[in-house]
Amino acid sequence: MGKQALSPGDPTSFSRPELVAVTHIHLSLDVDFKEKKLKGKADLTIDRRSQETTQLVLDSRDLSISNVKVQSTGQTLEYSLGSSIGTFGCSLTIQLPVEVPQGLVLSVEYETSSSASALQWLSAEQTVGKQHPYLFSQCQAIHARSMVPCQDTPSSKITYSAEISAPEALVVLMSALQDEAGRSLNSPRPGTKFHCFRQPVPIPTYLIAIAVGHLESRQIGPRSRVWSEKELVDRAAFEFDQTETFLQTAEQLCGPYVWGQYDLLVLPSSFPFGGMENPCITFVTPTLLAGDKSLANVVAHEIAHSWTGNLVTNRTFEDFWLNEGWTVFVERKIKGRVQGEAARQFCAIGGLKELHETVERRGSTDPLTCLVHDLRGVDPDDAFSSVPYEKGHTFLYYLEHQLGGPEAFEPFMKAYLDHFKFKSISTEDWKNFLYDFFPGKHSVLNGIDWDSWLRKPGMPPHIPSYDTSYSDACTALADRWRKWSESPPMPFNPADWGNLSSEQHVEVLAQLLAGPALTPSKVATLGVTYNLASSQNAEIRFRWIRLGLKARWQPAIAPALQFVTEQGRMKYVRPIYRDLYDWEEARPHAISTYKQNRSSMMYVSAHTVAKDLHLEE
Ligand SMILES: CC/C=C\C/C=C\C[C@@H](O)/C=C/C=C/C=C\[C@@H](O)CCCC(=O)O
Ligand SMILES: [Zn+2]
Repeated sequence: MGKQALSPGDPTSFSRPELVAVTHIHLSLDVDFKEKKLKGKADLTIDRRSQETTQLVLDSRDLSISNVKVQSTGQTLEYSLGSSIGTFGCSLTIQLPVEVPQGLVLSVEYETSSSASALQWLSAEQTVGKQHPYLFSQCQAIHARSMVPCQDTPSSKITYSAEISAPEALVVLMSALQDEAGRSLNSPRPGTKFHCFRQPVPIPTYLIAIAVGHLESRQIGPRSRVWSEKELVDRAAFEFDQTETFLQTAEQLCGPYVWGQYDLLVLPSSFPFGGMENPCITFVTPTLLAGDKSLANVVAHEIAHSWTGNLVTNRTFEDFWLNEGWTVFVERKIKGRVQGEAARQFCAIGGLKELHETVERRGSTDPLTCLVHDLRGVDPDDAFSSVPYEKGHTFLYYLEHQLGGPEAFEPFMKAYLDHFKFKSISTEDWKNFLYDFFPGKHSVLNGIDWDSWLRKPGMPPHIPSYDTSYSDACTALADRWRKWSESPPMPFNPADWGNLSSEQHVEVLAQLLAGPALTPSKVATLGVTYNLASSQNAEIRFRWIRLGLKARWQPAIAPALQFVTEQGRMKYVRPIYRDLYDWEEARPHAISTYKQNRSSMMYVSAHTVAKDLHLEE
């Protein structure tokens, strides 16, 4: 597509909210598991901001539009679908009626495609319980347009409500508050029932979410339940029992929690991300169920998004670091409050390693290793990496230090969130507010190398020296393994491992992975000594498998193929598939396994792994 922006306001959206904006969407949809489609209508409340404009432009991807009407009069409106542009879908242009009163509602009757990129439809056999089908969505970054005709750009925010009919045995959850008062008078199809929702806080469309399945819940706090299939729900309630503590800590740091409910939904294992910050109900992967709460930092991350990303939102995904860098920063602030500053800095050390690996893999001149992106002609899914997260976090940590430490920076953070709440902003907006907030520190701010931090590729221009008190023991053990000549007697024992926490185990393996390849025999000894092959901790299993692949240790291939088959979290499957592909002997196994698994992978996982395996360009 070349470096072509789809619209002046957002390179990844056809819509023009600056001319005519959708301010509210009401969804009346039936969940048809037989055809794997959502069918019904979207009622769009519009606000014309430019009086000469006669068209409403929406984003659409593989939607079948039946008709468009003025809701109040039934007047049919002309509409046209533009030509489809790759993964961006196409424009849906609606001719407005002559009169466009404030609050006019247009009804778009439509159905989704059975291959909608935002949705995964699972058969009963693909679920844990094997009795009922399952549906869930993942809209970030630009997949909402395959689920709803909308202005699919974070530069514009909407409230939404919904009335969903689904098989009566199933539970429907959405990124909104349950609203029984919203029930309409129509009777649903036989064997189905209605579920009503309302989201009164304005959100970007990427935060519209739905899940439908045979689900149970457990109360885990005064404003929180955890939902999943019944087989997982008690494990999940245990794993995430710090949720209210995280919420209260985040409120102290960031201000009031405006969303009311904070639930968690544990998705099927094909869910492509660790978590997704859908308002009122964070979606999480079951790979967080480590059994020792050691991976609950992802919940802290998603809770932090209730402010950074969901309340104050990147205007386009070119400023994605405003969502993710700030969220990692707040996530680790929560860690610091709950477990101490040394624990916060230990997590930052781990994050820096992930950033370093990303920059090494992409190349230090790759424009997508810049903090602020140019996404003209770029599918956000292809641009996604740890850079906005970890380079963004590093920048904010550096700024905090430069501006006087937490005592000065935390009040700025709270004021920033309050000032821009419910809005969508750019990096420039953020930087201007930073200058305004620190009138006496402009000499410090003018001394910041803004261009290198924001627009230069590669590693950050400054790497903080973090407190290593939690990582020193990890470094010592990793160094001993790296330096061991492998001559007997073997100098290691399980106590080396038993004296460290799960998070420190991850760090030991991460340090070994960051260094030169170990010998196959050393990897084998490491695995036996610490019983790594049977670890239930996904972060440990992931790095253990990669260590074996890097060492060209044959017995690592089978567990690698099993791991990428058992779950579809891209953080794990993409690096492992790439490692298998890079090992010529393992490559055919990777490709055949992918082809077997593709149909049970979520769109974004299947799409990105296909590129990693050079099966798609
Ligand atoms: C820099 C690229 C610009 C925009 C990309 C935006 C979205 C990419 C799309 O693929 C969705 C990403 C969703 C991520 C959700 C959760 C992550 O915060 C965690 C991912 C890592 C993990 O699995 O823990
Ligand atoms: Zn995030």
